[in-house]
Amino acid sequence: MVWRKGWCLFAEELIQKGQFVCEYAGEVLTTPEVRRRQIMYDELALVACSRINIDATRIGNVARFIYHSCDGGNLLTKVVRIAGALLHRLCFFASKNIEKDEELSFSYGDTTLKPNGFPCFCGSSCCSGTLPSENT
Ligand SMILES: C[S@@+](CC[C@H](N)C(=O)[O-])C[C@H]1O[C@@H](n2cnc3c(N)ncnc32)[C@H](O)[C@@H]1O
Repeated sequence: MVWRKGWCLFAEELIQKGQFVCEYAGEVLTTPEVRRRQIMYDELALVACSRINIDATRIGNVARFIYHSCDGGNLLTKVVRIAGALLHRLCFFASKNIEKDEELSFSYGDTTLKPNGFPCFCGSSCCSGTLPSENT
C-alpha cells in the first residue's frame, strides 16, 4: 500500500471519486479492555466490537447502525491514517452505486469461519443464515 499525505492512495482515490460515506466512530480500546467488554457484552447479549477495537456502544456515530450483509452489501471498509494523527481510522466507502433510500450494509466478516449463532436477516441470495462473530 502506498501512503501519501497520511492517506493511502486507495482511500484518497475513493475520496476524490466521492465514494467516502462515513467513519466508524467509537472508543479506541486496548485488547485487554476489548476482552473485558466482550465478556460483559456477551452476558448482556450485545455485539458491538470490531477487529480494530473501536467500540461504538457508548460513543459512536451513524455508522453504528449499519447492518451486515452476507453478499458484502454496498460498502467496503478501509483503515486509513490522517497526517499527523497517531491512530488509524476505520472508514466506509461505497463499493458500488448507491441509490437514494437504499439501505447501507457491509460484511461484518466471514460467517463460514466463525458464526456467532445469531440469525442473519440480510436477505441476500448467499445469506448463510447466521451473523459472523467478532473473531472472524
Ligand atoms: C447495526 S449494530 C446495532 C446498533 C444498535 N442497535 C445501537 O443502537 O447501537 C449491530 C447489530 O445489528 C444486528 N444486525 C446487524 N446486521 C444484521 C443482520 N443482517 N441480520 C440480523 N441482525 C443484524 C445485530 O444484532 C448486530 O449485533
